[in-house]
Amino acid sequence: MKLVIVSGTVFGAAEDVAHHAAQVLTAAGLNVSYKPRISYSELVALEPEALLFVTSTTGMGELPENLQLLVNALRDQPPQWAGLLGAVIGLGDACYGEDFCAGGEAIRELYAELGIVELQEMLRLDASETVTPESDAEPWLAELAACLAV
Ligand SMILES: Cc1cc2nc3c(=O)[nH]c(=O)nc-3n(C[C@H](O)[C@H](O)[C@H](O)COP(=O)(O)O)c2cc1C
Repeated sequence: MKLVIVSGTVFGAAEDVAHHAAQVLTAAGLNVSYKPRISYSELVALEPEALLFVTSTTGMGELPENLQLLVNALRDQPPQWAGLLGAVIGLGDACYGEDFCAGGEAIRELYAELGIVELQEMLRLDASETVTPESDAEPWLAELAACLAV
């Protein structure tokens, strides 16, 4: 099972979580690719069997710029990804109310449009509650590893 991790970040926290996820999931025996700021063509060329997007939210509920470009490209030229397995980790701040983790929600919408099947509920990491998002993600990552190993 080839899992590709994609991250979207402004200040680097989502990238740190993505790096940690790559380590944890590789140690769990999965074939993981992670390249920060991957382009559309690089991503499609990897021929993923499963996708993990790790993204923060910026502005008022927007995706970080690097992911906006990638998501627009995936919408303009949708790859044949129907039936692919997917999961999302959203980083945000609950102080933003309705826009909490809206970037992650935007990726869930993209998954639905492309026919990607979400494996488990999106993990929401709240910067107003924790300063250790990498280790907070570990139980959720263990669940994901178990789903993908089947
Ligand atoms: C200017 C700005 C706008 C933000 N807007 C949102 C938002 O709309 N919703 C949300 O949940 N978090 C929002 N956040 C919080 C960030 O998503 C959160 O701090 C996250 O951990 C940052 O991750 P990053 O370092 O990968 O960018 C915002 C933070 C900043 C500085």
